[in-house]
Amino acid sequence: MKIQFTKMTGAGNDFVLVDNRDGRLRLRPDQIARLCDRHFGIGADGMLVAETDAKEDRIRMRYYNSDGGEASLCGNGARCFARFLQPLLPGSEGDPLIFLTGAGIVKASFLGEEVSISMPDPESARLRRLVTTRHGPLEVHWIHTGVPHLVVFVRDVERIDVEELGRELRWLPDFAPEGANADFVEVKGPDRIAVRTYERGVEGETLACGTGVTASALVAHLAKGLPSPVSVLVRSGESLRVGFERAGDGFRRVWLQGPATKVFTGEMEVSE
Ligand SMILES: N[C@H](CCC[C@H](N)C(=O)O)C(=O)O
Repeated sequence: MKIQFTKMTGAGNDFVLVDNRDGRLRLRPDQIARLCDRHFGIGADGMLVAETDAKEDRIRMRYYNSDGGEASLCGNGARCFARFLQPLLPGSEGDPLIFLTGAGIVKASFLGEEVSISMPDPESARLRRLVTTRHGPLEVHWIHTGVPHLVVFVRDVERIDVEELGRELRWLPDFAPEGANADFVEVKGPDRIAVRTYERGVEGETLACGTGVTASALVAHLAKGLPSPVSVLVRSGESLRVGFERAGDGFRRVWLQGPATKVFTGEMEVSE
C-alpha cells in the first residue's frame, strides 16, 4: 500500500501527515510505528491523519505517537496539521481553521511563519505532589492539557538526565494506567521558562512538546506567578509562546503559538 505523506516540524517536534478525508486508509499501530521509524521509515515523533467526521460535518485530526498508539491531543501536531490542511481547503486562505481532536475543538490562526492554536481548557491542576523516585522524593505538579503531564521545576534543565528521570516519572504507579509526559522546567526570567520533555508514546525526549510547553507555562503561573503570555525555550533552541486567562481556580482561552514548517513530501510503501 502506497502512502502519500507530508513531513512537518513544529519547533523540532516532527510528524508524518496524511490526508485520509476519503476514509480509504486503515493503518494498524505497527504500520504507523514503521512510518515513524527513524531507520526503517520516514522518521517522526508521531503521525497526524485528517479524517472527515460526518456526524459533526467537520475535519477531525487523529494523532498517533511513534509507538503507534493514539493520543487525544498533540499541540505541536495540531499547529502543523492546520498548516497542512489550509491549502487543501480552497477559499480558506488566511482564515482561521477549526477542526476536531480527541480533546475537543481546536481553532488555528496563521501568523506568518507561526501558527497559533486554542488549547482545551485544562483539567484542574494537582500541585505539589511528592513522588518517590530512585533518587529520593521529588515534588511534581500534574496537569492535563489535552494529554496528562507531570511538571518538575529544576535549577538547570541542561543538567537533567531527561531520558532516565523522565522515563521513571512517565511510568510512576501513582499515575497508572495512562501515565504522563514528564516536563522539566527552569524559570529563566519573569515571563520566560526553558522546558525539556520526556514524551509518553515516543518513550524518549523530544525537541519540543506543545502540550508540555502549555502544561509548563500554566503550572509556572500557578506555582511561580508567571504572567501571560509565557515565552518558552525548547530543546531545539526554538521558542514557543503560551497565553491564558484565569477562570476561577483554572484557566480559559489558553493558546499556544510557534513555528509549523513543511519539510518534504513523498510516498512510502507500507506492507499490508
Ligand atoms: N506524547 C503525548 C502526545 C503528543 C504530545 C506532544 N507531541 C505535543 O506536541 O503536545 C502523549 O501521548 O501524551
